[in-house]
Amino acid sequence: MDIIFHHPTFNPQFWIDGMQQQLPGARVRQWYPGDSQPADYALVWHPPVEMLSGRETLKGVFALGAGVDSILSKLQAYPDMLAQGVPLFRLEDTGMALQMQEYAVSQVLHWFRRFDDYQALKLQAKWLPLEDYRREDFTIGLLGAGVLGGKVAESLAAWGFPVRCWSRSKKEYPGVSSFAGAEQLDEFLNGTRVLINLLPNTPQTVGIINRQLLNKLADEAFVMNLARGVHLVENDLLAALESGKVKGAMLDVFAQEPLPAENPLWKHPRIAITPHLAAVTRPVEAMEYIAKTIRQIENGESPGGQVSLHHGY
Ligand SMILES: NC(=O)C1=CN([C@@H]2O[C@H](COP(=O)(O)OP(=O)(O)OC[C@H]3O[C@@H](n4cnc5c(N)ncnc54)[C@H](O)[C@@H]3O)[C@@H](O)[C@H]2O)C=CC1
Ligand SMILES: O=C(O)C(=O)CO
Repeated sequence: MDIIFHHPTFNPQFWIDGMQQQLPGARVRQWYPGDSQPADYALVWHPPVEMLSGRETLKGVFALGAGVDSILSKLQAYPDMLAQGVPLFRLEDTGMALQMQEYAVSQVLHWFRRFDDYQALKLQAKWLPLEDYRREDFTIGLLGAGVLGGKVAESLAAWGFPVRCWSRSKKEYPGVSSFAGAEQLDEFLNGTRVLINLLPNTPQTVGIINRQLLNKLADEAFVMNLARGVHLVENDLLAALESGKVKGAMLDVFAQEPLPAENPLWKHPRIAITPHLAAVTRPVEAMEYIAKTIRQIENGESPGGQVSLHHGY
């Protein structure tokens, strides 16, 4: 079996050795421009079009991350990039859910215990106990409740917060109420105090966190964007912070990355920023997962993790 690998920043030798260890007998190589030797599987992130196009014998392409928007947008521009019927897989969890839980839980607790307010008071040398927030006024809403959103919802429910989620179809996570589809979006937003976004980037979700949506949240809401920058209309968030509708935001992803130094989000005192690292690919877990999926394909089984080209995620 031949496996080709391309990633703009990952250490190729580490992955080649790791995949060979996972799949003894496999020949794994780093793809290079001009390499059109046969391949059964491709492991990719931001793949050059020529790496995949014309490869009709591929049995699977593996995105080395959870979101496949960059691959699908390339596929839209170059429809022949992936031969008909070649399945595209993505990483499901492989250590990312725990990272998302750490990120979301720590920030929700930070807001709930009013640490930003106390920091502002500290800067004025003011000793002033504030009124506690009550859990019943701190409903958390997950936009997107798949592999990552579902795990984040569960971990926040375990902290005793009222938690709800919104997705394409109804979910059953312990302690989490579920809303589904466009027709239930308003009901989901009504009373949501902390909005956490873990939707995929699709034509239906671009710009979803906009003025209209923010206005439907509870007053003094908090917003956490952990999915993709294109989900958020940055100027609408700034306006909602200005009006007081939104009290604080934590952003990990941006329409333009790296976020340009002149972007006003940097300077806003009530916006916290991290550089797109809420959850990163854990190579060992990812390789185990990919190898397991390859074994399932080789055994004629139907593995999970296949991207729906129709739904776009
Ligand atoms: N900031 C970071 O470091 C990272 C960000 N991500 C982002 O997180 C996203 C989510 O990842 P997973 O949970 O693994 O995806 P997933 O595919 O398991 O879950 C997606 C969820 O969104 C819902 N959804 C999709 N389209 C919808 C629509 N039109 N209306 C309502 N609900 C809709 C689905 O029903 C599902 O609940 C990824 O697509 C990626 O963009 C992923 C990993 C790291
Ligand atoms: O896996 C993804 O989709 C990411 O955004 C990685 O940071």
